[in-house]
Amino acid sequence: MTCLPVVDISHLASDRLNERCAVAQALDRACVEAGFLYIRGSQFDWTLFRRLHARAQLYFALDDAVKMTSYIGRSQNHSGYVPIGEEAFGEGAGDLKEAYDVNCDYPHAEGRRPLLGPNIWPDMAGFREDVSAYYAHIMDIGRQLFRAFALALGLDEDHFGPHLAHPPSQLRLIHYPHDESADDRPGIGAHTDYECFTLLFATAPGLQVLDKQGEWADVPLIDGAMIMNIGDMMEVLSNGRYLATKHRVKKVKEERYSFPMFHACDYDYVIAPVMRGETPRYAPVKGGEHLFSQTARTFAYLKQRAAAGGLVVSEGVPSGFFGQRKGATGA
Ligand SMILES: O=C(O)CCC(=O)C(=O)O
Ligand SMILES: [Fe+2]
Repeated sequence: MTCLPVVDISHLASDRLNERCAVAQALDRACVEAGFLYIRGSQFDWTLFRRLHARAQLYFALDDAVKMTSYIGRSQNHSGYVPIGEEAFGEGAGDLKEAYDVNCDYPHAEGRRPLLGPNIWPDMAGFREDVSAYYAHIMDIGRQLFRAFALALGLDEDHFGPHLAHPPSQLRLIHYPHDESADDRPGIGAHTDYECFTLLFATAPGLQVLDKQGEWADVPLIDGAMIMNIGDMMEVLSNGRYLATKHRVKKVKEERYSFPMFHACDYDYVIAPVMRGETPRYAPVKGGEHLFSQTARTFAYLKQRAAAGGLVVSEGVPSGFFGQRKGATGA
């Protein structure tokens, strides 16, 4: 069990700057101390959370063959159904989870990128509506948090605003089935998240975080709060003030659903330290390219495309680069 900070973000919606600054300060402290925290706030519309959970239960109960008609490998923007075993972190066996990934729905022909294009949606009445309503809601909260991070890092409050037009921010609906016999397979292997920050809610415990002592600690659920964590790109932006925190889901003890939303900036936005007066400790990287190079390491369909020569992926930073207090000296 670990004791993570709880930050109430209600006042991010306030029209008083001093109230928004107070939240930014609390967020800053929590991110410096832990990089993993709970947020609560009057902004959250829990009916949308319940709708998403109910929809996920209905969706994952469908036959595998039906789900595979929306296989992620058929999409142009890395959206769709992710079957068990598709994704593997490191050299271990594939994760024991299935997912439906929803990306920024970008229908335009101009400006497409590997993670930016039209979503594919399953042929299930209500799915697109429920998932899109949640996506829009959490994107809104994400925009408030980007403003808070700007304040926390000493920038103009709207610093990130111009770089949030069509970010490849991904919502995952994840289903971890319960399987007693699966002792040696993780729900999701140890990793840091690649984006700026992640907002997650889950229906059962199972998430663990690597604490400062290097021990895996359980992250219990708190009613009415979301889990938030820092990702690689915020580590770079903050010049290591905040560290991306390693986490995993071990074999689950009961069926579990979780819904992480990964908040990124626009694909081409160059992520570089923004701290004034500090020597940059990280090399600049295009956010979308970092995201895609990391994604291409864990998804079977992208690995196959790369092996067949149909996909060129930039090498990217080595696994394990982020989330370390020492050694972050730039790529
Ligand atoms: O299911 C969870 O609680 C964590 C999921 C996660 O870490 C991820 O999808 O990156
Ligand atoms: Fe994660």
